[in-house]
Amino acid sequence: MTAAARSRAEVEALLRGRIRDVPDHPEPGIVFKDITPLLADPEAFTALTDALAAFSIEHGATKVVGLEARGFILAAPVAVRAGLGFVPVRKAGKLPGATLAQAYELEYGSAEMEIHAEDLSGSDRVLVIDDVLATGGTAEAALRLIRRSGAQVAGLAVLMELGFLPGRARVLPALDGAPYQALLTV
Ligand SMILES: O=P(O)(O)OC[C@H]1O[C@H](OP(=O)(O)OP(=O)(O)O)[C@H](O)[C@@H]1O
Ligand SMILES: Nc1ncnc2[nH]cnc12
Repeated sequence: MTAAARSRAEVEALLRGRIRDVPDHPEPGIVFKDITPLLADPEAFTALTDALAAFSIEHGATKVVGLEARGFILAAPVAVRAGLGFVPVRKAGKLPGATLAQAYELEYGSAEMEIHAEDLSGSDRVLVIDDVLATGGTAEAALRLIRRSGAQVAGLAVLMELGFLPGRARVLPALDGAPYQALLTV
């Protein structure tokens, strides 16, 4: 069956069934949501790509930003499917050109991310894509970077939101009215 023929509930069930819980990774007390079974299943990966591409088109995105590393895996095929450019947000020290940098904290640590300032222009509308919204620190920092670049935020889309953490409450103010979609809440 094609993704277009599936209901939203069918897509959710397909995706939900291919996420594996790994207790105590990367540290004790964290239940790690492993998306590799979903990526290994072409039907599920295609359904995910199609759903995110539809969201990007619906909200008038001109560029798709993926967040290193798992966000790259999701965002790059979405950009191709939607006919949009892909821009990586990378962990500090990886991008060779002139960058904007933003420090942030996540569920299990802190880090700094960067973007090539020249990859976005003031006329761009940027959809940020990642696999997981946990505390929201990573996504909030990415949204800050995009605004600092001068581009507009078209929205934020994630495969899954961890409903027991306050990520949504953290990113909604940073979105400032731009749309947010979590395909699953776990
Ligand atoms: O909402 P937060 O608490 O900020 O957490 C969510 C982030 O954590 C994970 O990335 P991680 O930094 O582990 O990197 P990876 O994709 O390279 O594994 C995940 O892919 C999100 O980007
Ligand atoms: N519990 C979790 N599982 C997978 N990725 C994450 N990123 C932050 N928290 C996570």
